[in-house]
Amino acid sequence: MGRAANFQDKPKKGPGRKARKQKDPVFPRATNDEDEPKKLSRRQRIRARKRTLKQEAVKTNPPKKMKKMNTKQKVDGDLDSEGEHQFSSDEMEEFTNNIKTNSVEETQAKTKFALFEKDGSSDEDSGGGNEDGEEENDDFGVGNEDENDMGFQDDDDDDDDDDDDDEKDIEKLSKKIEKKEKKKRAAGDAYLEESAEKIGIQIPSLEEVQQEDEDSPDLPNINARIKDTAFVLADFSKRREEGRSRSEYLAIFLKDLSTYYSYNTFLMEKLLDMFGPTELIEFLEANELPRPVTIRTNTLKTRRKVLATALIARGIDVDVITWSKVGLIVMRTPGNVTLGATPEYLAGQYILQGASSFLPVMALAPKEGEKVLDMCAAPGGKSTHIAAIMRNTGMIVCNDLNRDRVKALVGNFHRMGITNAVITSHDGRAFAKLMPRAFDRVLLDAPCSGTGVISKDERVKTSKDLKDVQRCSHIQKELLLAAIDSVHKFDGQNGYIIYSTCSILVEENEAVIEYALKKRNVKIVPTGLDIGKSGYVRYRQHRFHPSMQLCKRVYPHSYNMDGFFVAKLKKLSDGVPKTTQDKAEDEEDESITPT
Ligand SMILES: C[S@@+](CC[C@H](N)C(=O)[O-])C[C@H]1O[C@@H](n2cnc3c(N)ncnc32)[C@H](O)[C@@H]1O
Repeated sequence: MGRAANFQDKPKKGPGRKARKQKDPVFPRATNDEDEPKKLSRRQRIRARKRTLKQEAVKTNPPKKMKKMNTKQKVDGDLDSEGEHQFSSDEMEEFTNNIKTNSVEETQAKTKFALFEKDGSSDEDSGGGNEDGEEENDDFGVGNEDENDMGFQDDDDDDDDDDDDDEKDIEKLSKKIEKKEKKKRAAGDAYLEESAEKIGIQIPSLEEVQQEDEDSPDLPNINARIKDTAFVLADFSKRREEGRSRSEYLAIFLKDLSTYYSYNTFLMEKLLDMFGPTELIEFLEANELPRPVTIRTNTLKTRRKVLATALIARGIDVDVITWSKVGLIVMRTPGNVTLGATPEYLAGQYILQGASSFLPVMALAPKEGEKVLDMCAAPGGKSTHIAAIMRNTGMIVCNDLNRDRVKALVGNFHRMGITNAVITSHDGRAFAKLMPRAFDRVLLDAPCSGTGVISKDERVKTSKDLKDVQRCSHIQKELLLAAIDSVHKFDGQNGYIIYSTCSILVEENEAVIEYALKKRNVKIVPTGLDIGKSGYVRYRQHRFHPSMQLCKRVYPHSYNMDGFFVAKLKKLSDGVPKTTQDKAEDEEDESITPT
C-alpha cells in the first residue's frame, strides 16, 4: 500500500536551482606559471610551455572551428575587447586533441557516410557476379522483381531516381567532410611537428608508466600520452627522444592502450600486429561506439520502398544503404516504438541485421532452384536472406549445432514466411559424410572469437586468449573442409563455398583459407563485393597465396559496420589437391583481378 499524499504541505516558492546565480569561479594561483614558476613540477612546466605555444599558434592562425565558436560565444558574452573569444585551457586542449586525431564524433560522421557511399554496387550487381566471368548474378533483392509473392508491382525506376539523387547529395557531403578532414589533419600535423621540434615530445619510461598504472591510472593523461606516442611512432627516427628504442615506445603504447581501452595484453598485441598506431586508435575508438542500427527488407513479403514508407509513417526515420537493394539504416526511432515489435516486424517484413552480415550472402549469390547448405545458420539472419534471394524455391538446409539457437531460427522462418528450408541440428563437420557433394553452394558463417563485434560484446576485450583463438581456428579449418566436401565440384554454374567470420584475426581468416587451399582442390575467386579491403597476402612471418587478396576484410573504423571477413572458394575437383606447384601451373592462365 502506498502512503497517502498530503496536498496541504506545499513547498516554499523561491528561485529554482537553475535560476540561482553561481559565484564567479576562483582559480588556484598555482596554475599560473608566471606567478609561481618554482612550485611547478617538470612535467607541469612542459605542459605550461606547450599551452603557451598552442596559444601562440592559435593567435597567428586560428582554426575555423574556433572562428565558428565566436558567433556562439557572442550569446554567452564571453568576448575580449576585440570581439574575439578568449580560449580557456580546456578549449585549447580540445583543439589540440582534435587536430591530433579525428574526434569520435567526426570519425562517426565520416564513417557513417561509408554506409551510404555509392560504390556502384547493389544486391544485383555486387556479390558473386561474374566469378571468373563465368556466371551472371542478376537475381538479387527486389530490383528485378516484376511482381513478388505479395503481388507488389515493380517500380524500381522511381527507386533508382530517388536513390541517385540521395546518393549524389551524400557523395557531395562525404567529399566535403573528407576534404575538411584532410586539411585539418595537415594543419594538425604541421603544428605538432613544429611544437615537437621546439619542446620535444617527452614520454616517461616504461617503468614509470607501469608504476603510474599501478598507483592510480590517470586516464586523460594516458590518452594524451597515447596520442603523443602514436605521433612519435609515425616518424620515429625524426621524433623519438635520443637513445630510446622503438620497442620501448611500442611497449609503452601497448600498455597505455590496454589500460585506457580495457583490453587484455594478448588481444592488444594481436591488434597492434595488424594495424599501424594511428589506425589502431581509430579501430579502438570505433569499438567504443555502437554501429548504426540497420534492417534488411524481406523481399518475400514487401519491397524496400514500401517498408520505408510504412516505417516513416510510424515516426521511424530510415534511409537506404546504397550498396544494397534491401538494406535500410535506422536514423531515429521514437521513444515509444520498439523496432522488434512493430506491425511490419511482426508481419515478417524485415529483420534487424548488421549491414556487414549482408555481405556473405551477396557473395554466395544463390540462384533460384538451387540446393544450398547454411552450415552454421542460427539464428537465421543469413538463411532468411538466402531464401529471399531464391524466392523460396529450391532447398536450403539450415543447420546449427546449438539446439537452443535453432529455436530462434525456426521463429524467424515462420515470421518471415520461409518455405524452402529444412532445419537440422548436427555438428557441421558431419556433413561431409551425411550429405557429400550434395549442394550447389555452401555458406559457412563460422563460429569465431568475435573480434569484429567488440562494440556489441565488450567481454571480447578481456576474455580471449591464445588458446581460444587456436581452438576457433582449429574448428574453423575442420568445418571448412566439411563445407568443401559437401558441395559438388564447379560445373560451369555452381560449386562455390563462402567462408565468413565476424573476427578480424588472421588466424581465423587467411590462415584457415590457406589451410583449405592445401588440403582441398579449391581456388579463391572474387567475392563480387565492392566493399571491403583486400585480404592479407603477407602478414608478419606469414606468406599467403597471392589470390588471398581477393578475400574481403571489413573494419568498424573504415565502414562503420561490424568487422567481417569474406572469402569465396570454387571447388575444382573432389579429393585432395595436386602439389602446390601443379596447382600454380593450372592457375597460371587464370589471371587474378586485383581488388
Ligand atoms: C556466427 S554464428 C552464425 C550466425 C548465422 N549464420 C546468422 O547469420 O544468423 C555461428 C554459429 O555456429 C554454430 N556452431 C558452432 N559450432 C558448430 C558446429 N560444429 N557445427 C555447426 N554449427 C556450429 C553456433 O551455434 C552459432 O550459431
